[in-house]
Amino acid sequence: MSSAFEVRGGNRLKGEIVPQGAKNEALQIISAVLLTAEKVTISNIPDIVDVNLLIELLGDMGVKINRTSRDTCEFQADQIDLPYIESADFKKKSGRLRGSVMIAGPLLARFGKAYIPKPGGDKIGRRRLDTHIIGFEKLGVQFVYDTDDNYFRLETSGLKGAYMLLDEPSVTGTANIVMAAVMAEGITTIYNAACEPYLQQLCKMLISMGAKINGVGSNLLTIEGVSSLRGCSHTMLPDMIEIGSFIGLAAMTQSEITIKNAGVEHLGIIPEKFRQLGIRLEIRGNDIYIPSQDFYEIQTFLDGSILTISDHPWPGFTPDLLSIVLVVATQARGSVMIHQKMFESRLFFVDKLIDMGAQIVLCDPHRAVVIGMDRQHSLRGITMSSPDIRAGVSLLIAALSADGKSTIQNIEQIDRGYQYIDERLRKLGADIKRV
Ligand SMILES: CC(=O)N[C@H]1[C@@H](OP(=O)(O)OP(=O)(O)OC[C@H]2O[C@@H](n3ccc(=O)[nH]c3=O)[C@H](O)[C@@H]2O)O[C@H](CO)[C@@H](O)[C@@H]1O
Ligand SMILES: C=C(OP(=O)(O)O)C(=O)O
Repeated sequence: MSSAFEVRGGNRLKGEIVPQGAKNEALQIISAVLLTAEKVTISNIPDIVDVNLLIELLGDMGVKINRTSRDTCEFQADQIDLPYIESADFKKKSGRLRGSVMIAGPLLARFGKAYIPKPGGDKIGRRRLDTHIIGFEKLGVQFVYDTDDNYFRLETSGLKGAYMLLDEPSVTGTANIVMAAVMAEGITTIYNAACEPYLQQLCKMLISMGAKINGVGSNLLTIEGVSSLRGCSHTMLPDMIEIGSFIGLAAMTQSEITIKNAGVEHLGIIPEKFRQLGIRLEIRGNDIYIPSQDFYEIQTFLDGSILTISDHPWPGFTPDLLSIVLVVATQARGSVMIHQKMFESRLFFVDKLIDMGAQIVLCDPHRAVVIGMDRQHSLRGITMSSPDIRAGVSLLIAALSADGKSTIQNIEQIDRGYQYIDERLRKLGADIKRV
């Protein structure tokens, strides 16, 4: 696969775009197929690198996989090759994506052992696994950490329900603990649980498999363990991060775009944050219509002080959209402070935007002030490299709005999470090709 996008900016885009199935939901849901020996059918699976790697990994572990169509897949985990999960091949393959860490919960529930190699995913700061491991420990798991290999070896003689107050509402951590607890003996209570829509979807799926979970959607989950789970069918939600990226793209390129079937009831505070940047968007049934806008003006706080947009665990604003908000602010009227509280290396890509002519002050690793240029002049196209998935798409949005040619290298990062992005953007009128 080629590794760069060549973009000629300045086109106004127009048309409809359908969001892919959610990447970060898919990684939880596909891990959960390991919880039963029966068949599980999953629909609206995004055709992206991270998800395909996880499916391939499950296949290597012995899960029977039948991809009935591009976005639907049947899984049956009735003959798992347990020795494989100790192999060098497993370590290598699972280290290529973050989502593979969620194989551990189901493996502990069904087979009493699991191995977690240093997970892959974006290099956007320390991404500790403490919440996962301490949660498992509370359920009766012993672990050994191999410092040479960055490898957790986990084992249990039987999971037992327990009360736990998580030190932080980790998304993948909560998913992992829930998947272990559904088959633990007795009651598990998880307080300070992450509660974002993808976790709600996971719980919904587990309930349809026979799990007993109360409190779904809140930060207090109560789970009564059952001895086995059955097969089910599950459909993934639209990807809210892709939806936010398209809203930002439309505003930045002054385009009229309709995002179809956006699952608007699951978007939480996301539309509101883009409105705070002054972007007009209309919710039309389950679609989001963004009109072409000559300018957008960043709101201030009620007392007139400069707006801050920061991330927060759900139902706060997702950190995965802050890079998008930041790039869109560069052409707004007004100023905004972007405060990335959860990750410490996610704002460094602003140096590329500054090279393109954006007015940004990086105050420290967590905070950047963007002084909007109100289209007094366009960004200029440059050659740049995508450091992580969301910064990559932010740079792509910047390039699509810029004067002249940009080359974005390292687009494997973007392909990890955005399905056929070049092809879909071309349909809206973008000048983008893989080189
Ligand atoms: C595969 C997947 O689903 N990845 C997502 C998942 O990653 P992941 O599950 O790895 O992220 P976590 O929720 O564990 O934590 C994210 C970061 O935020 C910090 N933290 C978390 C909670 C908190 O209250 N305070 C705090 O500072 C953590 O220390 C960590 O550095 O959730 C993140 C947070 O939404 C998203 O960015 C990732 O895209
Ligand atoms: C950070 C992200 O992904 P991952 O957790 O897979 O690195 C993301 O989806 O923005």
